[in-house]
Amino acid sequence: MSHPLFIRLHIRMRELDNAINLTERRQKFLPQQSTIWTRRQQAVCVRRAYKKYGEKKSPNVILDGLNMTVPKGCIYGLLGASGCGKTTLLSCIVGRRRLNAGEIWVLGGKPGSAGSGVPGPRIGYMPQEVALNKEFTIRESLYYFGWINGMSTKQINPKVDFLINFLMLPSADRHVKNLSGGQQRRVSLACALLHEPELLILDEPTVGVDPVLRQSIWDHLVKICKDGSTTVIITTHYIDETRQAHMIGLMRGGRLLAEESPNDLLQKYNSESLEDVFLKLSIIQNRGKRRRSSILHDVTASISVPEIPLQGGTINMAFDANSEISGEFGETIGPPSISKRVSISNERTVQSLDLPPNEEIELTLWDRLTLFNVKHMKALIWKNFLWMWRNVAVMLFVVGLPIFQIILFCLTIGKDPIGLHLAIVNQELSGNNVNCSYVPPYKVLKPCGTPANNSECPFPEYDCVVDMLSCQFLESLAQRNQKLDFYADVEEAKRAVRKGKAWGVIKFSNDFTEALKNRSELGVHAGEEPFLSVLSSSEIGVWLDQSNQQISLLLQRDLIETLKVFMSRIADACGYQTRILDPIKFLKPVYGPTVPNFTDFAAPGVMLTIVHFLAVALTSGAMLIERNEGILERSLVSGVTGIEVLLGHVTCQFLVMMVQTAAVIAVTVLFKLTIEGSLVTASVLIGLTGLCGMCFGFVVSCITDSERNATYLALGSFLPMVMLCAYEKTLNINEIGTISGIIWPIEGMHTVLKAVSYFLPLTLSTESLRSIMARGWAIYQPTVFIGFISTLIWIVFFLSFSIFLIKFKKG
Ligand SMILES: Nc1ncnc2c1ncn2[C@@H]1O[C@H](COP(=O)(O)OP(=O)(O)OP(=O)(O)O)[C@@H](O)[C@H]1O
Repeated sequence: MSHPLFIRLHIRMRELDNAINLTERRQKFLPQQSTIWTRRQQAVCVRRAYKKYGEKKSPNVILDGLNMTVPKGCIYGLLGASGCGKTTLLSCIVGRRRLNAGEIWVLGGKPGSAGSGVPGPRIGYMPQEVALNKEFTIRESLYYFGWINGMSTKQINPKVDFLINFLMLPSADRHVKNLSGGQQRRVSLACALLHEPELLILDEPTVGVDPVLRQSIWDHLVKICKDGSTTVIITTHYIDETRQAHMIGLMRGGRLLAEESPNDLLQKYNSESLEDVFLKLSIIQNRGKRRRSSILHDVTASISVPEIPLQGGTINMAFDANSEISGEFGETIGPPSISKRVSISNERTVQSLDLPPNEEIELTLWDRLTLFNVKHMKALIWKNFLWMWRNVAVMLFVVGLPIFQIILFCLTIGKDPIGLHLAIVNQELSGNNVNCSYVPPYKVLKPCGTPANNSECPFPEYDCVVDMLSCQFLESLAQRNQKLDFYADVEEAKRAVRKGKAWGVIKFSNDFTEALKNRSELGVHAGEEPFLSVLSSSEIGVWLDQSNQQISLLLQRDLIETLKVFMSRIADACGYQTRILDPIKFLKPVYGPTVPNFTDFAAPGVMLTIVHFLAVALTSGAMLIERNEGILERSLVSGVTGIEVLLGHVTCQFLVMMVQTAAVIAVTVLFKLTIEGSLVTASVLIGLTGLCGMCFGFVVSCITDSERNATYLALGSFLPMVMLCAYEKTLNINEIGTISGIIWPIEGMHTVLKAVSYFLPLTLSTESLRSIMARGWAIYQPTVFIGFISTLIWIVFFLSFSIFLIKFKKG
């Protein structure tokens, strides 16, 4: 402790220790009117700020009891090495991050508190990243930030010209993406300067700016601070340019090593450059010569510090009498503008000060209840539409993709497979009748003149033909559009199946026709001795490749249907009642077509799934782009609220959703899918499902940090939801209901998963849409309106959750 200043401090500390008894000391730590008074006087006042990132076990402490005082009307240069926490501190000041401990006062209020105006237009914030929509022009960027800061277009226009000239920017109609990095940063600076805020916070505004322009930016800052109405906090890596600042704060190790005017620092450290000062202070810090601020305050309170002369007057800085000293080392911590000696024993003087008028803006009940600011909404909606317009290809893709997918679905899914190869072994064939080239008719006209037919044959009579029944059967089978390949024996046919050349083997015995005839004549006696062989010979043997369940089920269905047709033709030809063969009669269906098709069944689920998940992708993508490019952060600092951002996106994307829904319905009509119910009801439900997807997209974008994670989350939720939401349960009075899904009937689902599927967003809406389309049910049917209610509940849930995340997921 060889430095004379340290020795002085030491002696003074001892004196004070004797002079102040314990009670007085305790009193000092109680909240005092003077403390609040002082804090409100500053443009920014940070006290004992503590901020960490990471987990409790291994926290990354960024601010470690930092104190900072920025008097009104001053230019404050915040210096520190890369990664020391400058940006973190600034984002806490603008109310975008929360401290873990400590206090921040900005322009007389606490950031984020109701009526403080912070975040809001009182602040102009230029973040480190460009934070501009790259597709916008310079003018459009300025319009957006001007509008959200409460300016009218009339007020903005002249400013645009001024800023373009002043910052040496190219034409206002140039797109930001076509500007150089340095030019983009200047546009970003222009957006912060535009509305002439009370407090300008500029995070490295002069990076990539040529020295002449850098000087003119500094000149401008000095000019706007001259009358004391504007305060500037600026971070920069060019330490020497901060010589023009009124005060600089040197940040290291989570604290300010010093907070002084540049000249004072140079003098006190007997240095030529600020870099040198920083170096010396860092060495002192490394040597562990720390002083706790609270003790040091007692000492420094009585130190007289010269006033800093400013152009146009002195800085309006009040001394905080409650031991909050900015700066780690005693010799640098006295607030510079105190022109009189202030001692802690001088309590009466401080206490007698009246609190200044509260700077917080009084909020009426209406202000508190209003969900959004009309000007903000106008600007946000304009910005979102402009973004869509500038990204027309993306938007066409977004609208076109569901249409394309539904067309693909209609063309590819649900139709019966045809042209399936079957290996036929027909032992009945003989002589010239190769591969059933001759198929006898089922009946022949009796010749005229026979006892049964009179000479003119006015009432022709027929004889039924019971010959080559195997070929008659195969002819019916071929009419179902399957391909029949003939093989000499069963082994060869099976080999063809094993080689994947056929889906199954069908075998007829050499006396198939005779045996079938006998079987029908013998009736119930066909299974008795000595006719046992009749049964086996009249059977059609079938070996199927069952590796593909869908195809084997279809072939089984085709064989049964062929048998029915074949039997009824014989019965018809021979004059039997065909009904005796088939005791089941399928009458006109209550709902749906006579021949049900998978396309009709799956379409509602597929449509909703596509619309829902595209909306998730679109919204989360748009939000993440906005967030990761810093535009969201910047808008929020300008006073736009999370709710307004969400509503802005909801409004614009809902319009996209409407176009999408109309297109999806048009495709459905075009492909003649069954739509028994109201198109309007179906459209509203599809639109709401899209909205629900959008809101889920908001949640995804709030939870995740990158597009990649958002994609994982969206995909991760997509597949289980498609499996589980494939749920249909008719809510009729008896609760018997049909249960089926998009992919698989729910009866096959695990009991627990059945219950889970109830609570997923697409389950009840799919059932609702299916009921509208296939059953023609109206909105008042429970199944239909429950689908609507479920979707609305999910929308409210996702929206509230994302608002909650936006509000509370800070820092
Ligand atoms: N969201 C975050 N989560 C975890 N760590 C973070 C986060 N943001 C910043 N950090 C860490 O906090 C430290 C301070 O970062 P900050 O951006 O505040 O530094 P800085 O002084 O502004 O640096 P630079 O001058 O390079 O911009 C860095 O080590 C950074 O990695």
